[in-house]
Amino acid sequence: MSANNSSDVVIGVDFGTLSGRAVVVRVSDGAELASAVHTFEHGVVSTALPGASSVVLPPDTALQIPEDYRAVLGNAVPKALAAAGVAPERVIGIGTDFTACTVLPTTADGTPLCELPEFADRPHAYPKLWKHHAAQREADDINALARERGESWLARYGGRISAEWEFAKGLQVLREDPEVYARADRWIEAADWIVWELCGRETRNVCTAGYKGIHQDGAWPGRDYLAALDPRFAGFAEDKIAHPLSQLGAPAGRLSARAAARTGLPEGVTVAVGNVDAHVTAAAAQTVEPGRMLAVMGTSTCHVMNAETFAEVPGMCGAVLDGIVPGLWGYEAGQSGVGDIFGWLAEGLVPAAYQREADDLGISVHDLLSRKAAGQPVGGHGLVALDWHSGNRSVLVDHHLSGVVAGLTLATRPEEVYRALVESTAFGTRTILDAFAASGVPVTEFTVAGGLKRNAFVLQIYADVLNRPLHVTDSDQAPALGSAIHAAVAAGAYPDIRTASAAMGGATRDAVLPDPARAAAYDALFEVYTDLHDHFGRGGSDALHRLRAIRNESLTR
Ligand SMILES: Nc1ncnc2c1ncn2[C@@H]1O[C@H](COP(=O)(O)OP(=O)(O)O)[C@@H](O)[C@H]1O
Ligand SMILES: O=C(CO)[C@@H](O)[C@@H](O)COP(=O)(O)O
Repeated sequence: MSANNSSDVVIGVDFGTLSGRAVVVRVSDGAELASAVHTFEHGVVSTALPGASSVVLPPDTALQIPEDYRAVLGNAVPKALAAAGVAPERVIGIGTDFTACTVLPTTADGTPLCELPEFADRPHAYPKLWKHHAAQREADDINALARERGESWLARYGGRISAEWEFAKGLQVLREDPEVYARADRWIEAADWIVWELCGRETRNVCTAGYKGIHQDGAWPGRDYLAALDPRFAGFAEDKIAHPLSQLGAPAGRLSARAAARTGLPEGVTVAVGNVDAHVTAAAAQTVEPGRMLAVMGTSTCHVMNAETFAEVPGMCGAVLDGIVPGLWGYEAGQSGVGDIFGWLAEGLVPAAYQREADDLGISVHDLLSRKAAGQPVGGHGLVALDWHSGNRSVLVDHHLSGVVAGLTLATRPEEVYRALVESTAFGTRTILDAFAASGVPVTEFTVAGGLKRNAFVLQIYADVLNRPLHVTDSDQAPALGSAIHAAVAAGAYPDIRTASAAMGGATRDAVLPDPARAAAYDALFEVYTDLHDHFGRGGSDALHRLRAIRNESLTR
């Protein structure tokens, strides 16, 4: 079937780190008719549980509250629909995407354990957000044992799985709160849990199962391997995760009466299979064809790209067959901190005078710092930073690493540090692209989506550091548009994601071009970055690990 009724619309809902956004999209051409955002009341829970709990959360904890997710369905969806002036009857499908490896324990009927009164003050009963980085020890153990036993799946994850993924977080729950672990009938990605909320039945999508759930070649890690990690962990995959997998773009079910009442959509509307915020964006950015890398640049950056074949790229997050669209190998790599790192400086560390100046100009501190730094010659600040404030996802896969700024003097200005931080994230991306090229998976095109695409200064630095043109997605809410595209496919309006992407997605080609002189100048700085990267990240010095251990010991003493 092809796009037929010109008045049909679909809803896409993107669940981000701090908020959820719903967009109403015309099926025939992908036009975004209206959108609405709902901010999570509790945001990221990292110091204390909400309510009267006196439980103090350990460092690197990042939890969320499931009711905040439901509130997006109950607020953003009806608001977007009303703003579009669209009658609910015109909606033929709803699709969702979520931050990935945001994972929670539930009962057999999908009730989050943190909503059971007896578990309300137990941190491990809450959803662990993607950037919960407190399971590095567990990831280290998982990797060491997998290497020792020659587990074949390890190569699909570039040789290391991350502390962010489902297994490391699950093992942390077992070790630190075995009672919560035992009570968890299901251990489920929020991407699949929200679909359960919408259509009242559990489904598991191939994308999160593959990238975050170590599902490869039709199987999860075996019982033997899990038992060798910890005998109590033997049934983790079989008992708490295993479920038939659903292909992306397929229908997961139909909107339940309860979800219809919450969203204002008609009962029975098609609900698409869940998906990851980054991977779903490929449909909106028209980057589903092989070799087109998409960087979704926001709080963090996710790099996703399709290829015809599998190759082991050291330090990638993973390669999954059907992981972005059915029939192709989807690759993912990423940087755990990007906008977060810029925000660390802009929102917490600049002098009050900068805040006043930004207020007077009516711009954000980010934009003020960008403006002040934009005119500098490459290397004029004498700085090189390492972009590891939130650990390193690719290519080192180590969340015990931390940020570094080298070259500071008494003359260094805040905007110069800001520039060095932006450059460090661009160098991190270049390191990832080099790893893909060296592994025989060349990146032929580079497209940018996400909130950072609005900062022209950031984009120019990326074009110069990568020395290649950037294509930029047209939509300002590309993940939500991607979810809407998946909804259109699930509802039968298009035969597959590739066709729907061509009709409903869009990007401006060559939107930012590199400057040859600046690109050449960046080569010298990139060499310094690589020196520091390898020194602190590949065994030259274990100073950063020692500092992390000292911090953790001091805080838990
Ligand atoms: N003008 C700006 N320039 C650069 N970074 C920014 C700017 N404004 C906000 N940020 C950073 O962008 C990130 C938010 O990105 P966004 O794409 O909106 O969110 P998310 O990744 O959670 O979907 C924050 O980490 C913030 O510090
Ligand atoms: O982990 C993944 C993808 O694997 C992302 O969901 C995660 O980095 C969050 O992305 P955002 O920066 O909040 O858009």
